[in-house]
Amino acid sequence: MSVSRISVRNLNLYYKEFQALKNINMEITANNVTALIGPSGCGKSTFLRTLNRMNDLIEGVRVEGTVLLDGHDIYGPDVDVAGLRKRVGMVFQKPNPFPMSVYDNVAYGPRIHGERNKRRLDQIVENSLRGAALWDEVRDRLHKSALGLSGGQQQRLCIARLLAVEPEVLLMDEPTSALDPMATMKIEELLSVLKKNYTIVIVTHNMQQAARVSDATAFFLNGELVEYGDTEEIFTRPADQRTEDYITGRFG
Ligand SMILES: Nc1ncnc2c1ncn2[C@@H]1O[C@H](COP(=O)(O)OP(=O)(O)OP(=O)(O)O)[C@@H](O)[C@H]1O
Repeated sequence: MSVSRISVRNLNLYYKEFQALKNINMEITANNVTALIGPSGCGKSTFLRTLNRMNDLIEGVRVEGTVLLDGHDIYGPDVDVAGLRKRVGMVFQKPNPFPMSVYDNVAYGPRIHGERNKRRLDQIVENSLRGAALWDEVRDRLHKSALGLSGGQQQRLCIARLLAVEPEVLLMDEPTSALDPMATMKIEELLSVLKKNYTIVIVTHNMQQAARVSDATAFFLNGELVEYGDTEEIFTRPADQRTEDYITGRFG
């Protein structure tokens, strides 16, 4: 049975006077990969950032409406935003490992949260790297700089760094756009494994990628959610002409 993890209700977002998201309503299902697609500037990244309040960091942003995570409004008055971002972690377009060792990258979050026990940290680092399908490639170079890894390895390291703080939801903003096809394939394979334990929302420009990796697809246009449903439906029988035009490459 599909369980709604995140409920977005009547969500509007403004950058000063400019309205970037217009009355978005959406239920995001647990243990699914949900893809956000649409042409450049339609609001995909903005929407993704509303799910862990990353937009709070941008000056002049105003959000209206509600985003419920397991029934609790993440924009409520007494929400611990740092705690929210631990539960709802984010991976960015360009891999951004810290300039430190592979081990220290992964141990960084748990250490910040107070973990000092060497044996437990070793275990967390190993489990997280295994979870990100990177362990076998880095087990012999844990104490070397993360900046020496390939782009694809760096991106999986960033995923491992997230997993180390035990998130529940993973937000990914075009995580493979800077990677070659092989590295992209590894991340895509990883998504299908990770979704067993996490709820994943991914922004992608790549239509084939959305079709390959996601269970549900949301098509955005000019800040509106035009169509949202099962990926197979959206790609084979879109209900809206604009969705069809976009996925068949007529614009965007
Ligand atoms: N910090 C900001 N200040 C003002 N306007 C912004 C800001 N960030 C985004 N916008 C505007 O909001 C709209 C949506 O941008 P957003 O980056 O969410 O789109 P997107 O669909 O993710 O685009 P892309 O695929 O190019 O990354 C665009 O018109 C953009 O110019």
